[in-house]
Amino acid sequence: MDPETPEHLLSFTKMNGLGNDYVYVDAFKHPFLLTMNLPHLSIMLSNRNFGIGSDGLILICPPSTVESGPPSPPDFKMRMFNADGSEGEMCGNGIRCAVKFAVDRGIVGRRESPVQVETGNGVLEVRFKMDEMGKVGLISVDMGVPKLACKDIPAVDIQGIEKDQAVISHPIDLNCFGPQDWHIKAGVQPFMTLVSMGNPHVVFTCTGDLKDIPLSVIGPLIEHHYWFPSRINVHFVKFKPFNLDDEMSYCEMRTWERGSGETLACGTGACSVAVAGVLLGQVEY
Ligand SMILES: N[C@@H](CCC[C@H](N)C(=O)O)C(=O)O
Repeated sequence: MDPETPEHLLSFTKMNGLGNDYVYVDAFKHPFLLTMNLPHLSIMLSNRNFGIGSDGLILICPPSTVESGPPSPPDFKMRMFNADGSEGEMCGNGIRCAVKFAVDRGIVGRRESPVQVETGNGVLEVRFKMDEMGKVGLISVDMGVPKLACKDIPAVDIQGIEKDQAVISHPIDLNCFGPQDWHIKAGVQPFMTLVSMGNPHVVFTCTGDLKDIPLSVIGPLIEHHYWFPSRINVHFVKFKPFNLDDEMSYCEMRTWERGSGETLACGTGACSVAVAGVLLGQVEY
């Protein structure tokens, strides 16, 4: 960001993590941002025709002050708003970009890895390395412990499931989500697994081509299903058979994000898919 920008003008940076793109703004420098209608701002800025165009808006803010808390406060707070203006608890791709943004602007010192970032899913630790050009290179995030209980997703009214129980490979009638037989071509399996990475995710496994999922039709219907009172991020995944010569497990996924629609990647979603892969015995770990 240009340090010369007058304080009454809002400067922004557009960044993406694997194509999951957000508009980043510095609320340390522009404290007036915190007095604005942020959902509305996110809707305006994210618009790909009339705005900047993005999957949402991310604010780098001063951390919350807590009366009695950890000995040292987090370095900054990240707030993320989806393209529809709703606020998400966490953003895996966003937090990596947010740390680069904060280091590049001196909000966090260049040698201060690990960085503590306050999010809607608590304070998360982010580590970064500087590359040979002296720029922020590889960034890794401790994404925290996944939660599986229905009450933590949250999910309600799923037949036979109590609020403290996990929903792992739970049988469902896929026709309840959309037009008859939408799932046949892609081989979507009639089971769902729910994972919270601070934000809610539902994972479906598939045997066919993920391109054959009518995601723009089915995504919103699942996102807004009454089982999910806070709505949900939706992932279709195809696990590759594990080969003993491989060093790791592989999968392909397509994501419908709560509040933003289909995105090119989703960090919390990738973690929820990895968790589901382990629970379903599809991933070697
Ligand atoms: N793209 C993100 C997740 C963003 C928030 C999500 N749409 C939600 O509302 O929970 C990621 O990389 O994790």
